Amino acid sequence: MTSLSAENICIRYGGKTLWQVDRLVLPASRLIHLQGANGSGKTTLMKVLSGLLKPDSGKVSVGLNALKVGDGRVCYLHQHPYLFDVTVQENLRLVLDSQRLTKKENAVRLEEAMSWAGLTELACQSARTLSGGQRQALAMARAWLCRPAFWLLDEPTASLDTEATLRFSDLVKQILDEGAGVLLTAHQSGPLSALCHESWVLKEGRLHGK
Ligand SMILES: Nc1ncnc2c1ncn2[C@@H]1O[C@H](COP(=O)(O)OP(=O)(O)OP(=O)(O)O)[C@@H](O)[C@H]1O
Repeated sequence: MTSLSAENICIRYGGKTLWQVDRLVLPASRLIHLQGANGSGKTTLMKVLSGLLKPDSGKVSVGLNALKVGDGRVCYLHQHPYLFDVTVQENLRLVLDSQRLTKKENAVRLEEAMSWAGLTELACQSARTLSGGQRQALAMARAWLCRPAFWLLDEPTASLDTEATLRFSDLVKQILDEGAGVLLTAHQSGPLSALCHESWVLKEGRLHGK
């Protein structure tokens, strides 16, 4: 099965090395909890693994191929996802529009994604008016339309209450069951910790436990 891997990656800011990772592998169907103190470089690592940030050295691969930015195989989700100022269904439709589907397929995929994320009743609500948990669900549904093989979830539950965190955990469980690999940062992992297969810790510029 395909994995997301990196070799000899390193990030330097202002002449100082933030971290250096000789090798890491995120396998399919695994949830890895990425831990580390504030400022240890977790977000930076996720940005490198998703291709949003180019490392100062090293390479990131999906399976045997170099990571290709924009091909949708790796998805990075921020704690405060950016949503367009339109309705829930229009936010999803914007993704579907790039997929060259028939009108019918488009409608089916849209319904499917809203139902998957529990958003059906909010279809016509403006994304601007959604709660934190609903915003995360919409961001997940939008990403799910592209079926990424790897999800990098950066503090997704930081501002969610227990109920919303449980709903979010359900979505994570489903993407794991569908075969995706997930890397998660969460200072309080709560119910998500029950899904974690292992932990990596970024400390003093090194990644431990991988
Ligand atoms: N573009 C940049 N230029 C200089 N320094 C940066 C840049 N981006 C990030 N940093 C620094 O790199 C360090 C790691 O930041 P990062 O956001 O990756 O940490 P983190 O482990 O995710 O922290 P937190 O747990 O607080 O979210 C911080 O000290 C940050 O200020």
